Amino acid sequence: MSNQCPHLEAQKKVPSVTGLTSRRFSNEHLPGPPGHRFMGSYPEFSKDRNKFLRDAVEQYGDVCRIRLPLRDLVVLGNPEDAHAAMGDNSGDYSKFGNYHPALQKRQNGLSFIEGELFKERRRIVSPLVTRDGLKSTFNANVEAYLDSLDANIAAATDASGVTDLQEAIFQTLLRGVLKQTFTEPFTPKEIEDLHHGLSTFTKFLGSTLKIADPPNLVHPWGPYKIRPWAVYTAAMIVKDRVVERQNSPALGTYGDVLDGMLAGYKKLKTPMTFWDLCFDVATMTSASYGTTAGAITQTVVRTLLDAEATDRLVEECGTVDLTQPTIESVRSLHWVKACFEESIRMQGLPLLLRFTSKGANFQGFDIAPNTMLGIPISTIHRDPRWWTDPDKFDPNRFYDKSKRVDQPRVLHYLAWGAGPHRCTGAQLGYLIAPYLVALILGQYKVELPPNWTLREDTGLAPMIKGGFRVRLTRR
Ligand code: HEM
Repeated sequence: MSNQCPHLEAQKKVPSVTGLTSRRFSNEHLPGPPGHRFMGSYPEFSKDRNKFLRDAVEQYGDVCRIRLPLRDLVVLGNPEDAHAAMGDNSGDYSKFGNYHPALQKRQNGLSFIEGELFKERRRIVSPLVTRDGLKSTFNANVEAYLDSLDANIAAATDASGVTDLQEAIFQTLLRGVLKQTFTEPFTPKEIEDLHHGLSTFTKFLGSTLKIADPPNLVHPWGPYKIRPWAVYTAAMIVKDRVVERQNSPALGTYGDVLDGMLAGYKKLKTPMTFWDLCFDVATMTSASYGTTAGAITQTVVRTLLDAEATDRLVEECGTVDLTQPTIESVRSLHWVKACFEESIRMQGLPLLLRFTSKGANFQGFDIAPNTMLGIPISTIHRDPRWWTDPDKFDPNRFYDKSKRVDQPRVLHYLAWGAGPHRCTGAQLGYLIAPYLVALILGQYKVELPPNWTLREDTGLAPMIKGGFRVRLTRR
């Protein structure tokens, strides 16, 4: 089998005027909102992506076309279609591959490739955070959380005693991710640059993927300031660490993710460039950071809004020694895990994208090659056809198999994606996220401001708008 990505062929066949291999008019036959002449439905879509997508699927059906500037989006609202597109192993539906020809020519990172090339690379990175690597990455995170959580909470607390818990969670997670990947400590300045660089990168990536608006460069939002130059600084920090490790006599003795990647990539049949290697190291770092920190914040917030769920969670936390956790003891926190799973069902991730390289057919509709497909994760997660009372936070959906009203969930639950690009770090995420939730809620009483309501900021890492500002007291 060829090592080339199948979508390269499709790109050659499709004339591109805009550079976006745009097929603006090729899916005209699909139902969907009419939109405006040039902007299509962008103004309404960007106002509230999740509401817009839910309404569109309800009104126009499971395959509908959303007109957007430059390139339309074809939404697949049925979980079976979503799995067909995401589960494809041949590369007929690429993740980013033919998004932009410039990316394809210059970028060969893990998430941009398909087919054999992708499988070979994925076989190397997966075990670093699953089987053999699970214990060491879990331990690295635990150490970092125990070392830094209290200090990060103190640093995120203002003079009036109000803590931005979201900021403290992101800072704590970052230390865990850095430890699992690079082992050796970073200076506070490097950590700050990495925090801003990775947050900015995640924001930009989210907007490219239609998940979020482009970051506001004039009035950067809240403490997560958007600093484009920080992306370059963060990239240079990662690059320097890779070079240092390559030249280190201790290479291979750290047992961290970087060691594993350097050793594994040496054995690749298809060699990769140094920059692709750095890009993959950065992907493993940033993919592990924002999504997990966002999911932890969501779990803390959504659980706290339900007093009964909180009491039960705190009680369960008392059954394990949180200062000396093991994989088994964290796995025994079934209620914490259920709160986490339910929270990431409810969090507002609007879309995951795939691009067709050949034509496709969903629900009897023909779809053109080079179409941008959108899997509306939050719409599927809140669709009353698959979920009973979908807008209700109910961890029991994930707790007691015999009491589950939503069956079969495996198709309808897409919080980790599906198919070959399904989250590489899901096993690790299932450990470190419930653990940090338990550490926070098990050790601290959290007082929400009166009448506080949750306002989400959609993105690759769905966050709380304006931070999560609360009062904390030690239990
Ligand atoms: C609660 C935490 C997390 C959530 C909700 C989450 C969610 C996701 C989702 C939905 C995708 C699929 C994107 C797509 O199909 O287009 C993904 C991909 C990915 N995730 Fe996670 N993730 C989490 C934690 C982690 C962790 C801890 C790692 C550790 C390394 C990680 C590494 C990755 C990587 C490398 C990919 C890209 C896979 C590929 O393109 O083949 N994630 N994640």
